[in-house]
Amino acid sequence: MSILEVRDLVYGYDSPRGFVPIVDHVDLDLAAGESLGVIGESGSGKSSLLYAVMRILKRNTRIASGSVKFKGDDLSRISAERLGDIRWSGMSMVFQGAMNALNPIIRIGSILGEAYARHHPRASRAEIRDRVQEILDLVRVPSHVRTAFAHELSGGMRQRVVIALALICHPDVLLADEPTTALDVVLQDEIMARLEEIRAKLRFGMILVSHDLALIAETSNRVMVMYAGQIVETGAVRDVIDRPRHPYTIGLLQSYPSLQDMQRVPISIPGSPPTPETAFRGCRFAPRCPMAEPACLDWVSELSAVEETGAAHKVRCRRVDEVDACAASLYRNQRSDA
Ligand SMILES: Nc1ncnc2c1ncn2[C@@H]1O[C@H](COP(=O)(O)OP(=O)(O)OP(=O)(O)O)[C@@H](O)[C@H]1O
Repeated sequence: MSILEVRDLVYGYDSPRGFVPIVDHVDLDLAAGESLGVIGESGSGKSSLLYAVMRILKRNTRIASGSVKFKGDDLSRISAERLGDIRWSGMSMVFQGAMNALNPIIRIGSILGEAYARHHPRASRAEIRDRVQEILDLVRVPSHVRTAFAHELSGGMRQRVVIALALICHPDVLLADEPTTALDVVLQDEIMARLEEIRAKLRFGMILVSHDLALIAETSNRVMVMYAGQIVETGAVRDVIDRPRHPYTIGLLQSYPSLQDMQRVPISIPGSPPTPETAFRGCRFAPRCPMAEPACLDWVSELSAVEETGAAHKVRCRRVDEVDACAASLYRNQRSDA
């Protein structure tokens, strides 16, 4: 049973040439306590998907069609007041770069306390204070930080505060947009390990957007690969990472160095991702795909189930049946230094 159910979501903006989709017909399900990773190159629409799910719309954008249901409530049909309740206490978000956006003139304890009080108007001062302390303990922030200002904290500490802020109202779902990218690798590992520990304890579901495939492999049950606003492959992490069936997923995987195979030279996928205003024809990845044939440019693309791995593993590729046999040699002539 899904706690979050997204169907055929189309999100984008109006331009002089018509509506431009940034997120294009995306379906997504998240079960209670489950972790879903979203991966793709910069500009593939990962952050926009989270914004659309939360219905935090930038001024020029709109949801053109589709639905987002949270615990059965269709977010497009509920009152603004109910939507406000669901945000943060039902479904909360760690925004990309949020650690640099903490209010510099309010003490950390007050930032957290205000967020809690907004959703618990009847909470006493003592209850608010206890909840702030509880959440700071959970993310392992020392007590003295309550009276500090954001600029007095290290990056790692600020990021913990941001995570505390997103979790203070006990959400059922956390949307985390690159929660550790601004930090060094050691801190990234430490914070993600802590987040996973808290998730195991509080059992909230999570959608984690990241460029870091290793992080997704470690933390997620399922993964969704996005390209040009569409899902191109989705399934259990093990199926997608061990036996990817979309040439784009294979390229992404091969662009990382491998600890298992030190001889393998990382590749870079030729070309660059398209912008949403591109006039797409057929498969969107075809212009960069080493397996593309002329017919791929006329193919009405759709996600279909991979026979061997079952209905949960889906791929959007006209030549899906041939990908497995070609995987090892697909990008053979591409080198990261090319
Ligand atoms: N409000 C907007 N108006 C116009 N274009 C937008 C808007 N928001 C996003 N875009 C464009 O939509 C595309 C997807 O953006 P988005 O930030 O969702 O990608 P992303 O996959 O999260 O990238 P990154 O990994 O760099 O954060 C980009 O080309 C971006 O420039």
